[in-house]
Amino acid sequence: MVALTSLSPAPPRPSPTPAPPRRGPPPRGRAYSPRGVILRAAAVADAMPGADDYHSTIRSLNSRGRHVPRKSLGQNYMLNSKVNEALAAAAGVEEGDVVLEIGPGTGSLTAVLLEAGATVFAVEKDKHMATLVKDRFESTERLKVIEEDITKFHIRSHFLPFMKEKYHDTKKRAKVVSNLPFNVSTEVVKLLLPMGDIFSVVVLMLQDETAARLADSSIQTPEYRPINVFVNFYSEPEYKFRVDRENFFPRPKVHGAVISFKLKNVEEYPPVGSPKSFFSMVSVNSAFNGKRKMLRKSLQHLCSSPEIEAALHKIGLPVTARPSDLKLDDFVRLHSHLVEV
Ligand SMILES: C[S@@+](CC[C@H](N)C(=O)[O-])C[C@H]1O[C@@H](n2cnc3c(N)ncnc32)[C@H](O)[C@@H]1O
Repeated sequence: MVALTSLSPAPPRPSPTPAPPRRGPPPRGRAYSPRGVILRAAAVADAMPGADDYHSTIRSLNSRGRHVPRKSLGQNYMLNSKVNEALAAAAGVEEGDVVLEIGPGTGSLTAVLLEAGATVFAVEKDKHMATLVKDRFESTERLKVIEEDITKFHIRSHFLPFMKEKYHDTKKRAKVVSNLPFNVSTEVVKLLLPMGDIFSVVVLMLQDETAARLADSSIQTPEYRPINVFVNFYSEPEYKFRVDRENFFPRPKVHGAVISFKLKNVEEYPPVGSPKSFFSMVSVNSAFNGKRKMLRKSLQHLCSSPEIEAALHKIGLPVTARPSDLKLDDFVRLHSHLVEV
């Protein structure tokens, strides 16, 4: 685990003449690989007027009549351009990529994505921020901003045609990079992960605890939930690095962390006849109904206890197994014995 503690900027004070940000030592660890991307982005940032940092974020917010960040929209803006560069690097964003950015806010991450040569499709719920980011990048044709709630946005009907128009190589997939509002993180993960035909990788800033929980596929922990089975079914998750809360304005109560999900193609999904039927078995109303309950009890609405015990025995598990004893593969095999017979 790598924490970006050394990159904490000065404590945020939203005045028109803020104190200069504190500059820490250079970043360490895998957060900053591949190195080339970061060095290039940093060089560009130095050359750009108003490269995003503490000053420019506060200036941007003040520029529209002191726009007060809205808690209900998870508006915790990034003050540290190095973190934005690390987010883009985690997704390997390069020239010619099409990137979906959720919640561009003042456009600090958008700037890094555009500088890397990507075409960006940004979905922003707050009308003021959507206008701000449109105005800020009005000279580029490589940005489209949609004022919309991502949880209501139909990606297949609106983003897919945009992506196809940009890519001549029809097999190439887009990427998602976002400093996500924490309050919609689970919903967005559920929305995007089954879209392996559209996106190759999804890189998100989440709450540190959420990122750690989603990336950990180990069993027999109290944190093991149906969402872990879901994440591993559709992707290969990787916890990238922690981002201390001092890097955001306003400062949230908890630290953030960057997680990447490498999305599987449909052919790589575990062999279940119907994902819908599989996930209805692995849900809080079914296998995970009472985490300490044995499966021979919690799955009784599907089969009789002796049938469940026989299936558990066939896949090499004790007949007393509980949901937290089963990895993704075990659930897949149990499903094929109980439901797909
Ligand atoms: C954590 S801020 C990140 C802003 C910017 N990317 C940055 O790094 O500073 C989250 C952004 O998402 C926007 N947002 C909140 N809920 C949203 C939703 N449901 N759909 C799209 N954007 C949303 C907020 O208005 C805000 O601009």
